[in-house]
Amino acid sequence: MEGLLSLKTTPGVSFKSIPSFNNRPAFLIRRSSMSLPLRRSNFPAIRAQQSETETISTEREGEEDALKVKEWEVGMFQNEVAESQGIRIRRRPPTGPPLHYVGPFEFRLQNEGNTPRNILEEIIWHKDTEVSKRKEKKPLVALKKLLDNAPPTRDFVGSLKAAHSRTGLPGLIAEVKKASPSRGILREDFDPVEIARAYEKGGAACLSVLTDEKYFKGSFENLEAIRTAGVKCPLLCKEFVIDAWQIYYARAKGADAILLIAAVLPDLDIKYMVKICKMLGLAALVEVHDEREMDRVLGIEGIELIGINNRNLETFEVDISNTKKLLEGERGQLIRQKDIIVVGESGLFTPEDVAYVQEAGVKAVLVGESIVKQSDPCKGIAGLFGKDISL
Ligand SMILES: O=P(O)(O)OC[C@@H](O)[C@@H](O)c1c[nH]c2ccccc12
Repeated sequence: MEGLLSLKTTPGVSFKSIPSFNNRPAFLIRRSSMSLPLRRSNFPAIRAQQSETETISTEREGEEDALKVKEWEVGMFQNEVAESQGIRIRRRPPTGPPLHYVGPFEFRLQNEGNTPRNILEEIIWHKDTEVSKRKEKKPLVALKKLLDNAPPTRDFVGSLKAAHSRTGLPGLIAEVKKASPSRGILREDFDPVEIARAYEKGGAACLSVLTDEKYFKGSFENLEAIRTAGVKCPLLCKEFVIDAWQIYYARAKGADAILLIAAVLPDLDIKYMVKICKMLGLAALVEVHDEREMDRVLGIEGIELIGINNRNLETFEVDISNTKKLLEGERGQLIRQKDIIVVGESGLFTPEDVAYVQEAGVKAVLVGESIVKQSDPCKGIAGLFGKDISL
């Protein structure tokens, strides 16, 4: 049968294919094991699945198995909630339940398998593994202790507002960016501290530091180095946040603000993470790319800063008219009412581009490629705005 997942069989286990499960082909595996009562799940989807398999029995699981099961259930639940909010990015690969759990029958759905659907999903799956490893090395309790010695946070939003009123132009968040999956290496001779200093000299209000290693060739060491070098611009930790642990970590490494991506995080996560940011004195830049994400974010209380990404992180397409589209009509009105600062992100190269997004309503811009590529990034800023904004 085409596209079916390969299965390892063990002695005493026979399997056959059944025509469909939730309208998708599935395998039904029979295990020859003793019967035990089935645990009831709190999650509707899992309950439904369980009632279909009422006769299923299971072996006694060890503690490790129970944990795996819980993780799987939570993963299923997260994906379900996310889907209901129009989030296409799945947090984890759609693996089946642990073998010992299901008892005599094991379902393996035929879906897109364990292959990420796009680059953002790939990054998120990789991040999931990365964060688990980092957390193991430094659990939250240990991390919280480090915060006592972390440098104080600086006012990220205040700095953007001040720059805007000083220059009459959008406040600049200049990005320390070595590479990206869409553009490859942007700058070979990459000295993060030197670049940060040049940006500051050129009049940047704030800096953004990419910390993702695998896809953007950034690091938390870069963030820490820039902070300890005495750069005064407040720093945005540009990360793919999927777990609140990362927010504490960013704070410990000297961040003043952190990015939260609405394409990845369900509403409740954003709400909860924004609260954690407030508690830690960090600004949260909540990034959206389309109307649905914007509407979701506008429905969440306490958001001060919204970034409109002109780049679609699933396809890499860049279109700066996206900023304008998302600020038109009632959305723009609501944003002004709520006094939210909007940041125009990505694909800005010329003074005309900056003027265009300013006209659309942004009070800040986030720029990487066009300035990091210049041999002198300080001059790159003057080129971007069409004048020296450091004065
Ligand atoms: O290099 P650009 O096109 O000027 O873009 C900068 C910034 O907007 C972009 O790096 C970015 C916006 N949102 C992100 C989320 C993750 C990683 C990177 C990004």
